[in-house]
Amino acid sequence: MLLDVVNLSKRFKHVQAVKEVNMHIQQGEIIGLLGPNGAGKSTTISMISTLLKPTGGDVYFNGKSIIKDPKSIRRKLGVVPQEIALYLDLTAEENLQFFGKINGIKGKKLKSRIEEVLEWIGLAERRKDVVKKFSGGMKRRLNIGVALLHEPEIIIMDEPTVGIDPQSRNYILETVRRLNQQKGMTVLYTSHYMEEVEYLCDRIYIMDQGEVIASGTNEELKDILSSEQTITIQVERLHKSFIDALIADSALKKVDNRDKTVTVIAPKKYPFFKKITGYAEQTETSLVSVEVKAPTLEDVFLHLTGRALRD
Ligand SMILES: Nc1ncnc2c1ncn2[C@@H]1O[C@H](COP(=O)(O)OP(=O)(O)OP(=O)(O)O)[C@@H](O)[C@H]1O
Repeated sequence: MLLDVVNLSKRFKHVQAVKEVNMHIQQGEIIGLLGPNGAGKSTTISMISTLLKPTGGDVYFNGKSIIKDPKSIRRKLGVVPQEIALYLDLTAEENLQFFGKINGIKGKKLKSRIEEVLEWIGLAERRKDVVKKFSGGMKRRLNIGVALLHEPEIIIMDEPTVGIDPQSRNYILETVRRLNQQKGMTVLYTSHYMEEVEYLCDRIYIMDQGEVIASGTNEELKDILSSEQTITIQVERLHKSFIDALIADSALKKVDNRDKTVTVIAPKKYPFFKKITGYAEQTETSLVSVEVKAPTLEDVFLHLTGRALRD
């Protein structure tokens, strides 16, 4: 294993932010860390990146404890933080020069690294522009570039697509893919967007309230729901009595509602159409549509926690 996270825990004064997290990452894998805001993803990766000291457990990089030997991982690790960490008055190239130098890269080596990185992040043509002129997506790309300068073996990305436009988001996802496929880069990617994690990752760890509540490949996670079906009900106007009727039905596992859409998880053999139209009639709710869909990671999360991933 390239990286073994063993019983990793972090307690802030009153908050147990991370509880005995275990993760195992092989060289060349793209691993997703999925969870809602506050699940403990940032705290976990800050500990892996040696920026934050664990209160329990350890992380082993190539078998070596990062608590005992933080340097061994720092050199091999590229971290893309959630916050943009760039000098806005410097150009893209000057930022790369600055961060390269503080990472101990100099002269010809630095020059060639900057060339390569600018190509990877698609900013070669904008190298002379000051960063304050960049869009949010371009700043994120440059942030990724900074993390790639010292040729890390593993790159850790903390929600790199939050708050940027869809086109930049796709560019970032494709860059992560290419880095993995063409350079064999190992990636730990945190997100609360299940579609991203589903698209990118070989394996996924789902975190909630500081704990890993499930892990596996996409398919393995969805198999958790193999004996169940997810039903999405759209109504014209949502009455509380309709939700109450669904909650009172003991065959229905979880009920989640947003606006005019209600999601329930039911056993495969549940006669959902008859039942749901019955509840709608009783509560004078007009149904717009009732749909059974293939389970998503969002449904897995709902099933495991009773809450939606994006509360
Ligand atoms: N320095 C700190 N002091 C006290 N509590 C903290 C600190 N940092 C994080 N926490 C708490 O630990 C929990 C986990 O936070 P963390 O930022 O790791 O979650 P996250 O999954 O990364 O969420 P987000 O997507 O919002 O960053 C939260 O309850 C948070 O309030």
